[in-house]
Amino acid sequence: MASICQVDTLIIDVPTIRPHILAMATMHQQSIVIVRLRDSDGIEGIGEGTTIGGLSYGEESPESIKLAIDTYIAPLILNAGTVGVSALMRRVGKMVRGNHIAKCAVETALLDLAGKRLGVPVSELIGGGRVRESLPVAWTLASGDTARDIAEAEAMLDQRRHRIFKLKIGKRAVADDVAHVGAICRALGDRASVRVDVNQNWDEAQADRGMGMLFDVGVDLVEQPIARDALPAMARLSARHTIPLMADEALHGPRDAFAIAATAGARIFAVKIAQSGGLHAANDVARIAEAAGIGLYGGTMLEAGVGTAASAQLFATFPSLAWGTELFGPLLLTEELLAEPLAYADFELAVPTGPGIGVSLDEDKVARLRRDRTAPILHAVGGRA
Ligand SMILES: O=C(O)C[C@H]1C=CC(=O)O1
Ligand SMILES: [Mn+2]
Repeated sequence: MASICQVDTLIIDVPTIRPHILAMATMHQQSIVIVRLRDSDGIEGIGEGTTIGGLSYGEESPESIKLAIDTYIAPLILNAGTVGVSALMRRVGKMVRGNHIAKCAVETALLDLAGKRLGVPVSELIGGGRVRESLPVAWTLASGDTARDIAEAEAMLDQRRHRIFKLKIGKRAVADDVAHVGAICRALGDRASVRVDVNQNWDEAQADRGMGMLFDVGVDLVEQPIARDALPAMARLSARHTIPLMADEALHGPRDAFAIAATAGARIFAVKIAQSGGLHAANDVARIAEAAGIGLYGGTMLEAGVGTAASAQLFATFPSLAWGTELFGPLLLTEELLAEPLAYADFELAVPTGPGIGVSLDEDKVARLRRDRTAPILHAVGGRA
């Protein structure tokens, strides 16, 4: 039986097409951790572990993801067989606590390799298999400027690329944020769904005020308005407001999902493969939501093409996906890292159909952009074409 004989990790830094302003950080670049596995037959599996804004979003950084894989996870999977991914990741879970993004990168690479060996997409190796070939995709408006955000949304509607918009708020006073959001809702009318993400930056009183005001201006949902561990307050807000609260940072896997569902803390879950600790864990999160009558949304850590393709493979297995996805990560970057870019058309992302996660890296780009490169640095001027 084939076994894993090589584990390699690297970090790639890629500028964003514009500053991406979140409540806790302004992103000018994204740092992508790639993991590559090779088995004894020479078959390769790739995975991605990516976070947002260094250490400002969560407890893992690009550097810690790489270190966790190199030092602690790689020795546990070297020489392991290339099938039985779920059982292998359970063993890893016993030896490595937390580090969900690192685990997700490794599990993705294992699933990619297994899918390639079996000649099937990863969507056939998880859940009940693929039930959809494309996924609705939201775009995040986060330039910090109302007129620029409206122009960006109009361009996306014209191109038929996105008609769901997520606005990043929580940095300014509640009334100022609501004025910004309300202007965008008025400009887009019923041509788009507008949602907001506060990234935990309100307290309960601000959230109470904000959620009422956002409902009045026509916002469809409010994502993680308060601290991720404030479950009783999330339950109170969910009970008090008609506008649905979506859990994001509060969801670090099935146990959190169960706790939120049991206390009615959210009406929608943003399911993220990285935050959940991998595709199988994220699938468990989705199953708990379904059993509890909680709506599903396919979230992102603003991954590049590899992590986005892996997420798409999982979300394509969800029988219901009422709130769509936000798998636009590669479109926020100035450089395409895939040999063949993901296909976005008619407001949807086509789920890759090839074996494994269905994508491969552009090796020249990787060599040129990797942080530890030895090749000369060539910077493109301006944004993405
Ligand atoms: O959901 C988050 O908090 C992170 C991310 C997803 C889209 C985006 O713009 O930021
Ligand atoms: Mn979020």
